[in-house]
Amino acid sequence: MEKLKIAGGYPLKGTIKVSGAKNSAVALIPATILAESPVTIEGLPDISDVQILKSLLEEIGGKVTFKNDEDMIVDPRKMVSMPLPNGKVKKLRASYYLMGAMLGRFKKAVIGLPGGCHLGPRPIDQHIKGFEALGAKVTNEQGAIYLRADELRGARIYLDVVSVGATINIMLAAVKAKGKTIIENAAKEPEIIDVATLLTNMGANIKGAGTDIIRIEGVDVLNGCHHTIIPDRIEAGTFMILGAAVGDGVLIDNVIPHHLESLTAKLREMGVPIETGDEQIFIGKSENLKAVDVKTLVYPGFPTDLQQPFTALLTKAEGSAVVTDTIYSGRFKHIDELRRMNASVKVEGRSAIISGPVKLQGARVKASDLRAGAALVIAGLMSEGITEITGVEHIDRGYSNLVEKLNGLGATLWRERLTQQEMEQLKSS
Ligand SMILES: CC(=O)N[C@H]1[C@@H](OP(=O)(O)OP(=O)(O)OC[C@H]2O[C@@H](n3ccc(=O)[nH]c3=O)[C@H](O)[C@@H]2O)O[C@H](CO)[C@@H](O)[C@@H]1O
Ligand SMILES: C=C(OP(=O)(O)O)C(=O)O
Repeated sequence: MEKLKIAGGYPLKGTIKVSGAKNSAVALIPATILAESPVTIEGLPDISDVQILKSLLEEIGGKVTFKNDEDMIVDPRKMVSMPLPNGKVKKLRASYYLMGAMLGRFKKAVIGLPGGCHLGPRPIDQHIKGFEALGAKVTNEQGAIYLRADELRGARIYLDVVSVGATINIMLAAVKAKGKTIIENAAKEPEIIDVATLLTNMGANIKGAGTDIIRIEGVDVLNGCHHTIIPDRIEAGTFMILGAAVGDGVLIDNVIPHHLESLTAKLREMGVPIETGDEQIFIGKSENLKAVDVKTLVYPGFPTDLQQPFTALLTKAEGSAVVTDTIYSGRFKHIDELRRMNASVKVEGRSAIISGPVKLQGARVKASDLRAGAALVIAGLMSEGITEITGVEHIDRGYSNLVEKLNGLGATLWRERLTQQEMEQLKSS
């Protein structure tokens, strides 16, 4: 196990490149199960979620190879419906996509309940409602979901909650079902369009991905294809926030600016100079930032996954800001850690109230989840002195080569092995 150390307080400058989107990657990889010949996915991020999914595909008989570190070739021909009750599936949220993909191909699957960031309750009732509507029998036995269907038949499914995972999972299960499936109140995130694009290239018939009604006409066979993943809008957004917090001119490369309009608008409201190009966003040096209120919403609203990094930035803004997370009830675990770094923040229900500006101080802190980790990295770069972050394994789930990328902008970050004593302290905390 490792910790991340940051010598903060220095301005960052230069160009930083965004990797492929985690939340696309973790759905595209299971989607390859549905094909009858090899699929190539180009531009995958080097993150642990991708590595775990690779080994899960191998566990069910897939042949998975990498070309140029970021292009994955999956040969799904010898895959079988092997039960995957827990173990690795608990290490990430998106293992739930194995349910939809394996149900779609084999008409049966046994998959452990997913893990992922602890952000409050994260039920999968809408996924199950969708599978059942398509004709599957679904039971939960000792922490694993058992799915079985004699035949999958298209259905009209209204999602009671707008859910990224349920929308994609139902698409995966429905593309080979008999007849027409209509998903109403679907989520509209760009990653849904990316998955629909891969499935369409494989031969699926999907209309309306990216709107709140998705229509799928089932097909019998899906074939291999080449697909290039979209850039990670959350990684790009993290770099935009970082540029506003400690940048002296940061150019973010390989980004789709349209995916980040809500963040761009909020940063501009704070006084951050931003220029957007076709595939790049430039964040100018920011001075005298103003506090702004933020409410997280489903896409195209302000993403919950950027809420935690954004609160770190708000510590340097003048005034009082209210940050409300309407998606998750427990996404404020980073706040206690920011307080250790001298932030002035209180949490009231689903809102955090941040008063600024304050000068953050380096401290020993713990990342409780992926974006809490991103928030603490930004706070560490803003701080005077050294910051030590444990819980680095959460950050590794979603940020590809973060240390190298930030050091390329002039930051001083490094990883160190935890001592035996530190590991014991961590286990008992
Ligand atoms: C792997 C992946 O893509 N993760 C993203 C995905 O997570 P995930 O797919 O888990 O998030 P959802 O969009 O499903 O969840 C949104 C909200 O709906 C609720 N809900 C969801 C499903 C369900 O069956 N029942 C239910 O009540 C959740 O508890 C949450 O409050 O979208 C989230 C919201 O943008 C992001 O934070 C995650 O980064
Ligand atoms: C919550 C997140 O991820 P996951 O859904 O994979 O836990 C995230 O990416 O911020």
